[in-house]
Amino acid sequence: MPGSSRTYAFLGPEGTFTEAALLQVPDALQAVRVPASNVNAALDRVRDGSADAAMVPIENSVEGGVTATLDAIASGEELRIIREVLVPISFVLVARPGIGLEEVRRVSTHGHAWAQCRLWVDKHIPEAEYVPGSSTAAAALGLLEQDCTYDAAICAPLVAREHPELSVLGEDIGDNPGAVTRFILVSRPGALPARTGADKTTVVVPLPEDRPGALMEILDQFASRGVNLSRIESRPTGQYLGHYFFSIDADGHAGEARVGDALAGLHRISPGTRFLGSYPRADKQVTPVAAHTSDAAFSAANTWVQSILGAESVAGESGSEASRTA
Ligand SMILES: O=C(O)C(=O)Cc1ccccc1
Repeated sequence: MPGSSRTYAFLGPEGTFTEAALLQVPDALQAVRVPASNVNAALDRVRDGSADAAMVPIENSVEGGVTATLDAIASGEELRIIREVLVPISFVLVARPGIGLEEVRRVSTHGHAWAQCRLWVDKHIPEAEYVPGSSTAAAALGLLEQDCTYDAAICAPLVAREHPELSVLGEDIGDNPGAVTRFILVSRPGALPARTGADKTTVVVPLPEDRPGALMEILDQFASRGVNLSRIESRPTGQYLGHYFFSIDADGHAGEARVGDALAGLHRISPGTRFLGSYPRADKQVTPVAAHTSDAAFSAANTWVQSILGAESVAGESGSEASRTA
């Protein structure tokens, strides 16, 4: 709509990797961008309508799933993923001026950043104590406060460049040079993004209890329809010990027959299944579809079944069950 500006929340403050992900969304460049102090606060802004969408981290190639995000989108008012963004990650260690590496005792950063710099920390500052931070940028900016209780922070190189008052004590300190984090743009439920042929579908499936083979049945809904999975992780529901849900990414779009059919199967097995969206893959890799799981094959199969039921309804016109339900 001309004249109306969209509002995007993100895990802030300015300078987080999440902000870098948001800046890859062309729309967001002209939009109002609102930093939030944690993932839940960013998603709450979408739920209460004060933001149209929120960018949050969901998965890292080294450290795995961002549990705060996986849990926050799995329950509460429904949300939808409408886009994913990949950001290559590299880290620096910054400190207040005058502090040398040998003086660093306490280091703050986001938990995922700390976990990705273990080898460097063990080698260069083995005695350092970890102080959890809400984000990498928040930890770095905290160093500029009078009453800061730590000596250094791990953050993005951009934050160090924008704050020359911080001194860089280590560059490229990540254990894995190819680390990539995946971020998701989340909105309230609405029209699904259009099919592109290179899409991903995310669902949350509570594991039915006391049912041997339940996980196998869940996986079979995808396997038997030729749907590939790119991520599956279990998380405790938090209700009681031993109660889990699975967070699953599958290749394909809910509008494709094989994916829609798999979703219907999941709902039969686990009626609490939550659809979290179908959206274009960031790497644009087209999903290969075998002929027997194509939309055309599903449509031909349905037509065949309908033709059988049609023939039965003619035969049973005198009022059989088949003629009433066909
Ligand atoms: O804290 C940040 O900068 C974030 O955006 C979260 C995060 C932390 C570490 C790796 C990737 C994303």
